Amino acid sequence: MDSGLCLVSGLNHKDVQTRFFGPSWLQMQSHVPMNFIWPKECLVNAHEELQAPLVDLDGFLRGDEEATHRAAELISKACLTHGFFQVINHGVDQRLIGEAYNQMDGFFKLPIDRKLSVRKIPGSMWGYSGAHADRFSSKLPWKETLSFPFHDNNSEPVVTNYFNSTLGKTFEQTGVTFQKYCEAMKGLGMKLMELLAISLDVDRFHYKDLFEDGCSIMRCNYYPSCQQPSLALGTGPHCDPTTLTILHQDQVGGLDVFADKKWQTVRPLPHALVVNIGDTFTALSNGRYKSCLHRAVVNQYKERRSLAFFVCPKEDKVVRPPEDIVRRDGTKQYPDFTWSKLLEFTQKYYRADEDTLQNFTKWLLSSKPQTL
Ligand SMILES: C=C1C[C@]23C[C@H]1CC[C@H]2[C@]1(C)CCC[C@@](C)(C(=O)O)[C@H]1[C@@H]3C(=O)O
Ligand SMILES: O=C(O)CCC(=O)C(=O)O
Ligand SMILES: [Fe+2]
Repeated sequence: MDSGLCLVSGLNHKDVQTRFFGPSWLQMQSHVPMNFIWPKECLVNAHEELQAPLVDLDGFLRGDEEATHRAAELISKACLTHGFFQVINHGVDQRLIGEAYNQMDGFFKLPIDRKLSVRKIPGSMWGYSGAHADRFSSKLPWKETLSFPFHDNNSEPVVTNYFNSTLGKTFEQTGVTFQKYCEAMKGLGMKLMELLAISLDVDRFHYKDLFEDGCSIMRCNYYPSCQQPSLALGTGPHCDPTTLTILHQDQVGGLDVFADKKWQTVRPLPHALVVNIGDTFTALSNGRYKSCLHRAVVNQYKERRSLAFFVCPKEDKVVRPPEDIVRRDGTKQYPDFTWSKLLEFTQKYYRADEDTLQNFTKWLLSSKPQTL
């Protein structure tokens, strides 16, 4: 029977996720359940395609100083306005990207109870989530996610170990693939930190040194097709609270960026990687580089997938802009904070959106004196 605009209530978190992501229950409804419907202001259509710079990294990666300067110029222009650009000739093997999608598909096609066996527990970032139905009760994102940590601070293959310890031997290859994928993302992330420093005219290795021992977040996004895509959102409007996001989207399309006062679509380019500035880098640039406001829309016909790698510093690292920039600007835009504090804010007190950084600043300054 058509459940109509049902409000799924009275079910516990596991039942809600089982209900939503059981045998395509969601798609069997002729109407999107009420708690998946977003406010009209979040649903304004994008009518244009974003003309974002395509930064060719080839020359920079080969050490060509002129090409490096050209790339830094393009990045600076993009980050001063909307915090978004795409990179090509990035050095990440296309076959590895393709294999990451294949392995991700193997997970999301599992029966719901198998996916829920690795569900995120409250307070942890790691594991499976269906629509974040265990965290939120309205504006539910039309997506399933699998998130896991990556760092290379010791010789342990942390991603391979994650998959072996949670999903077991049958997913060992998935863990090996994503171990390699995250290593490639980390390597590219460190090169991008150099370019960002050059573009801001600070010491080339300043940011890179901040992130070498960081613990980053890998997130696989799976967006089922949706019977009423004009009412739902795969991921609502937000700025990533993290530092730098390196994302690959499949060929379906659905990533929108808010630029020039309107939503604009990001055309999928199979050989490109999307790069967007997050809140933490806005603070690290003393407010110069804009944290990119973006969202993911869904469609009626085809599921969509994306691979998001969120570069983060070590949790206890103090986030503050280089002295050079503060001196040039004459004042510091944000209080010093640690990534663990901002992460805690987004996981316990505040759902990340376009205003996270300013609300975090208020929360931080209003709570007891910080012992960083
Ligand atoms: C630190 C993080 C929180 C989120 C995952 C990473 C970086 C992006 C954040 C997120 C995707 C922003 C939109 C809201 C959110 C709740 C989501 O839709 O998943 C955010 C993630 C999260 O809190 O799990
Ligand atoms: O799927 C996408 O294109 C965007 C996902 C995203 O913004 C996120 O996971 O933070
Ligand atoms: Fe995002």
